[in-house]
Formats: sequence, structure tokens, C-alpha cells
Amino acid sequence: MKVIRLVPDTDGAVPWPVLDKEKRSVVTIGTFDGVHKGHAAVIRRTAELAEKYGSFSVVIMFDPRPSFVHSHSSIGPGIHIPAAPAPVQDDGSPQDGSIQFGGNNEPDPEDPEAISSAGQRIQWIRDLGIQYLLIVRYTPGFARQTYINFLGQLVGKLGMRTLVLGADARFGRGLEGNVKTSRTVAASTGVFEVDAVEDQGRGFTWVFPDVQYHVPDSAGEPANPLNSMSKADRRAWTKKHHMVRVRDWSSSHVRDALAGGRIAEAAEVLGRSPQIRGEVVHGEARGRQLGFPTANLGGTIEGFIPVDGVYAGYVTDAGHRWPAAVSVGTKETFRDAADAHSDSERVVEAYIIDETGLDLYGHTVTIEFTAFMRPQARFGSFQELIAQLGEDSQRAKAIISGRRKTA
Ligand SMILES: Cc1cc2nc3c(=O)[nH]c(=O)nc-3n(C[C@H](O)[C@H](O)[C@H](O)COP(=O)(O)O)c2cc1C
Ligand SMILES: Nc1ncnc2c1ncn2[C@@H]1O[C@H](COP(=O)(O)OP(=O)(O)OP(=O)(O)O)[C@@H](O)[C@H]1O
Repeated sequence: MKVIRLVPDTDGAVPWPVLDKEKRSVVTIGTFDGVHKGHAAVIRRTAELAEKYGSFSVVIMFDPRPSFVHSHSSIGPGIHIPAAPAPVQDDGSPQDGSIQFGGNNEPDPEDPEAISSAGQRIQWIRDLGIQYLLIVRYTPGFARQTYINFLGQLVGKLGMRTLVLGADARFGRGLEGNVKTSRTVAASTGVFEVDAVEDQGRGFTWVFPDVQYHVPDSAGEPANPLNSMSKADRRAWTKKHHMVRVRDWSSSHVRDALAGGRIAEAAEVLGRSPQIRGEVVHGEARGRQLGFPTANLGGTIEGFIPVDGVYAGYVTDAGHRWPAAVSVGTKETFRDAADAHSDSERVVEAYIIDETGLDLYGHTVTIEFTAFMRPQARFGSFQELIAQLGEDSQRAKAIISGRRKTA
């Protein structure tokens, strides 16, 4: 798969590459945050049609998330979104091996509600058999383009003859582009067709209107409270909490599940375990003394960090994948209760079970979350914390080996 990053100019004009003067393309567009099972269906359909027609398969992916850019630009100057993306390697080339046109490589502001970075999405889309991934820098200028103008560019520059869209896709200024309006343009120009993928997943679910973290109050993975409610109770509950109805397979559903510690529910929509990625940095070196050394993630963490708690999961580094007990939280035991600001940073750390001699400092590792085990606790002594860490490791091992047997 060829990955090309495209940075629009201040008027929103995209420097589209010429793929091939003769060959046509099948194109799909979207943000694909998390590349969940609904996104995967649309992307697979694109690859399948391209193969059938002997065309290029092209995914146009927006980065950063349009909703992130709009929420910041609507607040006014707020957070500065630089004109260009992509962390770079020492030699100046983007870390993910992509080619980039334009831009100045300022670092991106953090988007803690994104389920995935562009780098993670690249990996997952590559596995779906696509030939070209064009990552368009989503800027306020680009957002002002009409869908008609945008479609014209796809036809003129990329040789688009088929546009694949999910049934409720929306794009272009005022979100006026959709299956129906694109079909009207297709019919009046006669140069492309629209292939609509029907909504995938099990209907609809309800989520909080914005990301709200709910720390589970007891051990074990929490169930979605909606599951056990009667229709009438569900109606009252969703109304009371101003919840919104979203597709079962949607990024907002994944965020809602992760913010409530419902890992299995998120994994069901994603089609893989929820995961984050980041660099291992030095912690306070206390873990080693306790007999449980941990890999602490620092800097920018890619992916959505689930609600505070202790999880069973895996750590992957350069092809090695180890079972782990993962802690997300503020290390309440070591926080000075009298000083509200002491040590209150939210930390993600993983104890790789039964491994004590690893040196992962400076490595970029992936942490997968398999199950929520318990909320964070404040312990009265080191001994109690050590005993609990031992129990967490046993429990994580049992969960992971149980999953392996049923997988
Ligand atoms: C599986 C696991 C569970 C943890 N649970 C808690 C907890 O409930 N309360 C707490 O204060 N710290 C908890 N911690 C964090 C430890 O306090 C932390 O690992 C230790 O202080 C070492 O920190 P360091 O890596 O900065 O040296 C947990 C850590 C792990 C790996
Ligand atoms: N469950 C689904 N079934 C079918 N198509 C889907 C599903 N979810 C997303 N899509 C389609 O995937 C493409 C990319 O979607 P995009 O990521 O831009 O936003 P989205 O539809 O709002 O997805 P989400 O709600 O998950 O964020 C669109 O064509 C969209 O309609």
C-alpha cells in the first residue's frame, strides 16, 4: 500500500497526485477513527470493486479528526492546529514511511478522544488490501469546499469511476455530500457511480452526548446498564442522561464503552482489542523495589486511554507479545492526600507478568486491553499493594489463558 500525505493550501486546494493517466480508481472517503468493523466493510468493498474493475483501490482518510478540528476552530483561536502533520524521523521523513506533499511538520495538538492515530490507522488499513491511502490534512480551509467541488476533483485528478460510501456518510461544506446527493451528481455527469454499503452491525445503541468517564465501582468488567433494562426504563434512563442514539458499530460507541471500562463491548465493535501505543519512559523506579517493575508510557500516547482502573492485557514490542497487568490512574497510594496537586498525573503502566529483566526504555510499545479487572485503590501499606499486584497478575493470567482456550 502506498501512503501519501496531502496538505491543502490555505484555500483548501489539495495537491492531488496523479496515480496513472489511463487507469481508473475506486475511492472511499472518511475519518475511519479506530478502523472498526463498519469501516472495514466499506474499505473491503472498495478493494473488492477495484479488483473486479481492474482499477486502483483508494482510501482518502482525514487527519486530524474533523470533529476535533471543528470543535477547536469554533471556540476561536483556541488550540493552534498546525498546517502540517506527521511526526518525523531523524532524517526528516515521516515515521510511517509515507510520502508527504507540503507542510512544515509542527507537532499536532493532542486529541485524547481519538481512538487511533494516523499511524495506527495506516497499519489496519494496510491489512485490508488497499493500494493507495491518501491522508488529507483536515483544515478549516479544506472543510469549506463543497461536496460537488470535492467530487469533481476525485473524478478529474484521481480518475474516480466508483465512489464507495456507507449509507449515512456525510462530507463537504455543511455536510451536504451524502449517498443521495452524490448519486444526483453521478447521474447528471455520467462519469462515476456510487456504491452504497448498507449499515453494518446490530442496529443502534445509546451513548452519552460527549465522552464521560464512569469509573466502575466494583471489581470485574462492568456490563452496559442498558442491556438489562426494560424498554420503558431504557427510555427514561437515556432521556435523563441526554443520551444520543448512534450506530452500534460506530466510533462514538467505542469511546463510550472505553470511558466506562467496557472493554469487551469496545472490542466487539472494533473487531480487535482496544489498544494504545507510546514510548516507555522512566517512572519513579518504585515498581522494581516492589517486585513489580512496570513499563510507563510517556509523551504523546496514541489511541484512547480507557477509564482509570486495572486491566488484563498484552504488551507488544518489536514482535514480542507478553501478557500484562495494566494500571491506568493516578497512583492514589503515593499521592499526598493533603496536597491535591501531588503526583496526580494520570499514568499508564504495564507489568509484564513474570518478566523482571526487560529493558524497554525508549521503545515504542503497544498496550492491548483485554478486560477491566478492578478500580484503582489507595492502600495503607506497601505490603497490601504488593499482595494486590500479585493477585492482579494471577487474575490477568487466568483471564488471558481463558480467552486463548475459547479463541
Ligand atoms: C497491575 C497494577 C495495578 C496497580 N494498582 C494500583 C492501585 O490500585 N493503587 C495505586 O496506588 N497504585 C497502583 N498501581 C501503581 C503502583 O503504585 C506503581 O506501579 C508503583 O508505584 C510503581 O511506580 P513507578 O513505575 O513510577 O515506579 C498499580 C500498578 C500495576 C502494574
Ligand atoms: N456501521 C457502519 N456500517 C456501514 N458503514 C459504516 C459504518 N460506520 C461507518 N461507516 C462508513 O464508513 C465510512 C467512513 O466513516 P467515517 O469514519 O468518516 O465516519 P462515521 O460514519 O461517522 O463513522 P463513525 O460513526 O464510526 O465515526 C463512511 O462511508 C461511513 O458511512
